[in-house]
Amino acid sequence: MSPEPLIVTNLACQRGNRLLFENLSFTVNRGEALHLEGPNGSGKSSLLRLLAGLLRPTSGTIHGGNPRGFLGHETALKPRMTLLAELTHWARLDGTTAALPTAMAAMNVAALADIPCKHLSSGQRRRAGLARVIASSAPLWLLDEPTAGLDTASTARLAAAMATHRAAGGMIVAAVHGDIGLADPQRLRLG
Ligand SMILES: Nc1ncnc2c1ncn2[C@@H]1O[C@H](COP(=O)(O)OP(=O)(O)OP(=O)(O)O)[C@@H](O)[C@H]1O
Repeated sequence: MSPEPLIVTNLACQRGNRLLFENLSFTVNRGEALHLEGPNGSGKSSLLRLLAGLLRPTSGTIHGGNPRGFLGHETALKPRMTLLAELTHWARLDGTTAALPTAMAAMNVAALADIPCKHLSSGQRRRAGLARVIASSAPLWLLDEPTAGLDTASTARLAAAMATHRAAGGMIVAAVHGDIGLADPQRLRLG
């Protein structure tokens, strides 16, 4: 993996009438992770959505780190489809299904493959969302509270997957309130 680094320059974000942040600049190089922290409402999710291209910045630029895999608060899974059908659908949209079996094993969702998504628990949905990001082979992972609802074993699996990703040159930006097992991250505090 030899992705371009993520380079953010003088980024500002206004939502409604509120300026969440301005003059935000940082770089995430190959193999690095950035831990976003700050109180509720400080703009962590908004920054991740800007990086994912789901929001437009008020000003500033975002370069590199393409393509980018995004895990938001919700995992979009059609209720009547099986998990395997949904993850296959997303992997095709993301460009390849080659890494899907490994990704499903990494987040321990292979045994859930034939279950309709409406029957998945919240933690299982979270694991499925993470499997999607892993399967996408995107060099940059954008993770919003990725351990929310995860049990201890799944949190450890995610930590291992993040370490493997970084060892291969991947990059991670994660919004988190606690520790998610990211080794030696850069830290950026909002608010
Ligand atoms: N669609 C929207 N329109 C206007 N304001 C919004 C919108 N979505 C979010 N906001 C506001 O933007 C601010 C930042 O929200 P954001 O979700 O980015 O914060 P956060 O740091 O991720 O919070 P948390 O720790 O609670 O997840 C909040 O004040 C929120 O109410």
